[in-house]
Amino acid sequence: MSKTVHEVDLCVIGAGSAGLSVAYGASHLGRSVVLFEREDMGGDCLNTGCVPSKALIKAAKVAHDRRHGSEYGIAPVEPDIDFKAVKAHVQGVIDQIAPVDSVERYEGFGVTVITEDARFEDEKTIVSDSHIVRAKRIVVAAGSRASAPPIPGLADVPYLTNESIFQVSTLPKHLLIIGSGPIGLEMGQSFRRLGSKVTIVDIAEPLGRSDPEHAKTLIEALKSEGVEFRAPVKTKKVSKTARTFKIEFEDGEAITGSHLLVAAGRAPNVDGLDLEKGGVKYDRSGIQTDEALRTSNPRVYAAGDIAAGKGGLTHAAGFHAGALIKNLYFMPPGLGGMFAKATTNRMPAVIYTQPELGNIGAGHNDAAKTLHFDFEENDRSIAERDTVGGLKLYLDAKGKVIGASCLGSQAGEIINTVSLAMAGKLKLSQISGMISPYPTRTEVVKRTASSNFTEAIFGPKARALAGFWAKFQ
Ligand SMILES: Cc1cc2nc3c(=O)[nH]c(=O)nc-3n(C[C@H](O)[C@H](O)[C@H](O)COP(=O)(O)OP(=O)(O)OC[C@H]3O[C@@H](n4cnc5c(N)ncnc54)[C@H](O)[C@@H]3O)c2cc1C
Ligand SMILES: NC(=O)c1ccc[n+]([C@@H]2O[C@H](COP(=O)([O-])OP(=O)(O)OC[C@H]3O[C@@H](n4cnc5c(N)ncnc54)[C@H](O)[C@@H]3O)[C@@H](O)[C@H]2O)c1
Repeated sequence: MSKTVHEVDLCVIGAGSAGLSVAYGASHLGRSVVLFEREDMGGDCLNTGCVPSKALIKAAKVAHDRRHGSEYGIAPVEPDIDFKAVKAHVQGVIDQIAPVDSVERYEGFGVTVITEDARFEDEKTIVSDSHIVRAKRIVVAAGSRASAPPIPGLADVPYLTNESIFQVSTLPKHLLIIGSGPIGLEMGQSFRRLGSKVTIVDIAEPLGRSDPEHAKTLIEALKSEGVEFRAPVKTKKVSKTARTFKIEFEDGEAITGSHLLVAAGRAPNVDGLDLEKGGVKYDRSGIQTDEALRTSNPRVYAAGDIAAGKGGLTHAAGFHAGALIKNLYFMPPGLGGMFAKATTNRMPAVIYTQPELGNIGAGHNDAAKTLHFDFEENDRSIAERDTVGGLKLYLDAKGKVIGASCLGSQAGEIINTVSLAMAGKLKLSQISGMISPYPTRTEVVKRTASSNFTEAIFGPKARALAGFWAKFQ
């Protein structure tokens, strides 16, 4: 069969968060675009990542809230969990968003969408079973998948990943999870709340890179709901009998469960792309790129999870796409240093457990000074009896906000406000000058920033000055 030949401006491999955004931007600038997707449009985020996980988290929260009403005068009840209906809710949410990422919508933008597996033929040609695409520019946005840690026996057992966990036919009786990163914690709490017994295993201290106080409080909160942790622990072997998964530890102990979820990090989808033929350098961490996302082949760029050391989050993929559109069409990196950087020191990340844990920018170790304000002192939090956590703003020696950590309900929304302040390079005085509607949890942003000026506003000098002027009025 002869292949259809396309001569285009841009060829994008992968219709996930990164690839879709690049294709959208380029097509709206009138460029000719071919977009390859071998599985589902929308990639990981829509189909097996952010969207189903957040939908499941919501269902689990509804179940949890039913069990906890007495402090508000509402009698708690043990909810009936219809797991099939929970899964239908999750799928329904995916289905509702799917048209936004669909072949039809992108074809409406003028993008040629090819639903086939793509690979390099040479440095400027991408091929699939029935197409040949010669492109001036190529963006590889092929994403990542769950990686399997080198635990003896793991490869021989039918473990779950983010691709299969949302498809399990029945609610796991006892879900074992390897990995206490965002996936392990979000899924662990959700399945616990839906009625599973959950044990999370990690080789390292959970949330070891987060603010230690916030990390400890979150893990304690999960434990108080019955999520069990075995961490840090070295795993010796994984095995399976007819109905049971078994994890044996090096200390001689072992645990068994009905299901096993592996959430121990990601591996870039570099296999099968024939990157060597494209002159694109890569290693186990992904495709090597410079700050403009350009690879070792100057006409080829990488974006999203597959860009080594730069991906991992949907909004990072979106940030990459924004930078790429500038670099591809307005500020080519080859023309000097004006290109848009795809790296930033203010990338936020949020774990959507309850309480949520959000962070942005530098961590506690890099701060010259830390300001904090706890939800215990926030009226909305008190009114809702939801006072766990608070906000910490990390400052450099000049008092500039270089990062933040927030633990508590709506931490993601609160980090959003900090993100805006950092994007606008706002000074603490400007942040404390904002008027926050009362009573909101986000008021903590203003209150944390204002705490830097408490001494200046109410200290001895200010008191003396106020006393002096009072004499004349
Ligand atoms: C359970 C889970 C929850 C998550 N929750 C969040 C969250 O709450 N917030 C957040 O910011 N991030 C979250 N993430 C991370 C987020 O999903 C990813 O960072 C994001 O989806 C990466 O987008 P991408 O475009 O780089 O890759 P992907 O979405 O993986 O898209 C790559 C696409 O390329 C296709 N592809 C690969 N190879 C080829 C080929 N050779 N030919 C054609 N097509 C190909 C794939 O089929 C895929 O559709 C979560 C991830 C998981 C797993
Ligand atoms: N809310 C969010 O933004 C969100 C939610 C889910 C996933 N994600 C993204 O998806 C990606 C994957 O998340 P993840 O949780 O799988 O990965 P991760 O890399 O964040 O965490 C993996 C965990 O597995 C542990 N681990 C590694 N090897 C192990 C072993 N042999 N035995 C036991 N534990 C081991 C690590 O110590 C680590 O704690 C990340 O990029 C993350 O940012 C984001």
